[in-house]
Amino acid sequence: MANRAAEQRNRVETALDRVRHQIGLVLGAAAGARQAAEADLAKLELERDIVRVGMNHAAPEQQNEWSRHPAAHEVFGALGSVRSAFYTDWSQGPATLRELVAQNAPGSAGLPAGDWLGTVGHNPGLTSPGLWRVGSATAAGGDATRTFDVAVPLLDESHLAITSAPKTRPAIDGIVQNLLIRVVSTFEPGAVRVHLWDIGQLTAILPDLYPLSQTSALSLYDPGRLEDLLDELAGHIRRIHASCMSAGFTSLREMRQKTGQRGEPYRVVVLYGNGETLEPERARDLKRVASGALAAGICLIMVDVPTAVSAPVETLSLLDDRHAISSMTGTDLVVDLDPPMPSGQVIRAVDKIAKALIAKQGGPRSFDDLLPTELGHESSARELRAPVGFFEGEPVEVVIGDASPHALIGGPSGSGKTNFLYALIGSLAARYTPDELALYLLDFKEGVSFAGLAPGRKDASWLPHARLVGVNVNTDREFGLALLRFLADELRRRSAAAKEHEVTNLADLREADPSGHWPRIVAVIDEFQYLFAGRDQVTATATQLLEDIARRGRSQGIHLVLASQDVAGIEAFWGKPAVFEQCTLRIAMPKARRVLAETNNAAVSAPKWHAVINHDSGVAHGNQLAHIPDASSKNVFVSLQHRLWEEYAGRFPRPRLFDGAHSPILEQFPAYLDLKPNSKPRALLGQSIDVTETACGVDLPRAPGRNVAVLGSATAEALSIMDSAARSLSRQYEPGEAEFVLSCPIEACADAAMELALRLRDDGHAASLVEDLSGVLESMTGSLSSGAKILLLYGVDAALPSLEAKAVGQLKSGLDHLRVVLKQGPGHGIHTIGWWRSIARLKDTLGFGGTDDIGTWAALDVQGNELSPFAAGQVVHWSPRPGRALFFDRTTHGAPEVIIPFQRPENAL
Ligand SMILES: Nc1ncnc2c1ncn2[C@@H]1O[C@H](COP(=O)(O)OP(=O)(O)OP(=O)(O)O)[C@@H](O)[C@H]1O
Repeated sequence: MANRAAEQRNRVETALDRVRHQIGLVLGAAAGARQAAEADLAKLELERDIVRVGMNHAAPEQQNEWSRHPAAHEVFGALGSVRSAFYTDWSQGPATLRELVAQNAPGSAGLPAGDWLGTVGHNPGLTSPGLWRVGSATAAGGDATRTFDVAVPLLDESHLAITSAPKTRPAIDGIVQNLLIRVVSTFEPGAVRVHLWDIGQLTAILPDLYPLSQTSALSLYDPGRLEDLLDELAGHIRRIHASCMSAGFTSLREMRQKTGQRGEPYRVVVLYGNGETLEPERARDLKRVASGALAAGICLIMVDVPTAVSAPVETLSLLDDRHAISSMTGTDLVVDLDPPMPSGQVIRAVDKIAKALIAKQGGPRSFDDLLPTELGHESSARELRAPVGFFEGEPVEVVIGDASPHALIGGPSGSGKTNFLYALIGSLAARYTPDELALYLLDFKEGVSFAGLAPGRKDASWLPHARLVGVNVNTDREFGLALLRFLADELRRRSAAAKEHEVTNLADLREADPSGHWPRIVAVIDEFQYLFAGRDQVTATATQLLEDIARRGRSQGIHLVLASQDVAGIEAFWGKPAVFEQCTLRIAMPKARRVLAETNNAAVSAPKWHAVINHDSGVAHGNQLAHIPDASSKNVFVSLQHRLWEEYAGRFPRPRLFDGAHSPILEQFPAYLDLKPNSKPRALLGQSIDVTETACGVDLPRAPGRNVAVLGSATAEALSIMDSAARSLSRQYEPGEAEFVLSCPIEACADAAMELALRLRDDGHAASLVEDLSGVLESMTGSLSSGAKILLLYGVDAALPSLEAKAVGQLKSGLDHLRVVLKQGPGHGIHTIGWWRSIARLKDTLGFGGTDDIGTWAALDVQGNELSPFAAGQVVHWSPRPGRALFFDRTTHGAPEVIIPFQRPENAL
């Protein structure tokens, strides 16, 4: 037992010894590895220290310390061989750098001033040099072959931050001015703009550049108003960003390269600070501007502005007035700064550039300058874009698209609103074919402003893009409603098509349905405040429709351009801000009120024949001032219209012209001319107030109630309605098929009635003007089914006394017979078209319960409330006005509609 225990113990101890041995081996190896790692670390740290300080730059104590290091020999040896290898390669370095700068800083960007100073640049601004020379540097060794040019990237590459040393402001001015002269001499005049701000001074910043400040090429900012400059820059960035993005580009540089058009100028912004941090809000703004600026072709040169920006920034820190350290060359090399270019030569050069710019801008531009060289080359799939004016020679565009779907234009009378509309319409029509752009043009004010765009007596041409031209619409607010209804219907049609093709906007719809016809629609409504001129149903409906179109039109390519003398006064508009808010494009003519944002006063100071164009809902940073060329003088727009007409008129129909000042003429009206004998006669009473040229008619089937009452004492209109009803029916019956019976107790109208009877006879019908109406009615009631008859009763009210009279022995009066004819006649093809000069007399005629016998009526100068019993009891709003009637047909109408009776030129009445 004892033996077994000793044996076991032995085995355990042996095993433990083995384990101890193994652990010892592992620990030994670990200690060795650690020692080696520590030695490597020490070596690397030494190497780092030497590289950081520089082998030859270390102080003697430092050198001593390094030499005591155990790895000193090895590290110095390794570094020495790297250095000599580097310098062997670097023997080509300065030459390579010289070549690089020569390539990237050509001409005035890099050559000595003597080679170019005083010449005007030719670079159109599509691309810019990558580097701009500031001085030179010499690599270790010091001989001239080791000298190379030092240049910095600017414009869309990088910002530049310059830090001064004591008493170096003149040297800094020299650097900045040299750079600016290089930049403005490189590009053609107008392709670059310089903005100067100095916290310390207002006027004397870089005085040699003064001649440029007379032009748009150089702007100075108030020392205390850095925010104005930053606001302006933010506006440019936003605008440029939006136009790049909408064209599918991420930067202005890319857009220029791909489209071959400069679009915007380059902008160089010089900010002179004083070394103190900016107030927090400004610093935030600056940071924001700096981060978006380069993609918008805007570059900052910041002098003593200590702000960390998240964008590429090269630095130049002055050591003294001739030397600096630059981020381009690293801390080891000192840059020898170029001396300032000679002041006199600079002034002369800048003066020359300023003069070239002024000559190029060439004073006010004309309407023709808005037009492209070739007509109709643009696609409206994504947006509409057209210049409408010029700012210092550069075109200023209006964009109508997803971001700015609708426009609001304001300006007092005479400020050039209509002229602006012509400039806009012309510029758009010249760029887009009528397949791409359809215009609906409405002018509520009296006058003929858009009339010339439709064919007229003097000029047969028309604007092929115009689908509808409405003029003198001032009293016909219903026509405005009709246009809005039409647009809302079109909106629905487009939405349905978009749904069917599973797309969400016009561009995609056009792609998915290439054979469909989906032009962008622009509806221009001048003096649109008339739509809201009363507290009535028209205003309520107009507001609702406008809201709907404004909200949903954006994605369906339906755009509103609303113009008004005084936007401020439109109560309904302000009560319903939805429409207003959707009008992100604001155009303020000089002195316009409330079109721009509350605090934006740009319109107040806008000069004559200018407009403030703002795509940012009127916020100040979106302001773009533009001179609008004269588009409304004689022959200016017309010559473009002729060109367009010749180009397109054969393929596109003439626009519908609605002229509220002229009633339509029956003999020229298509709906009348198209009438032929048929089994469903329809009496035409007038023209509907609608976008399409439609007639308002009354079907006269053999059914109860199919009589027509003309109500009111307005004789000309009443005669017109009687006349057009009879003559239109006459065309629909074969000769002999129908008999017309006329009665006219009003003496003044007898000739008109006679004339109509003669015309009807000429058409081959039996037509008689009867004296004894009672007798005729009596015989009619006796033979109701003897054939189609049309009773044309002029002035039934005047006939009532004789109708009411009963001859002795007679049971029934003429009035009784008339009631029978009204009630039972229509079922047998006997229809009465009667004119009552007052509603009371109509009621007398019909007697108790007879209102149903008048299924349709046209009211003239009668009050709406009197009409309710004849309109199924509904409240009727009607303000009588000359040349218009309110029409109601119980079988087809929910509510009465306004119509325009035809003109009767042959009658004096
Ligand atoms: N940019 C312009 N250059 C030259 N003349 C202009 C310009 N704009 C407008 N005019 C002229 O000024 C006059 C008034 O212009 P316009 O009819 O466009 O103003 P408006 O604001 O529409 O005024 P209103 O509302 O009274 O019609 C016209 O005779 C027009 O020819």
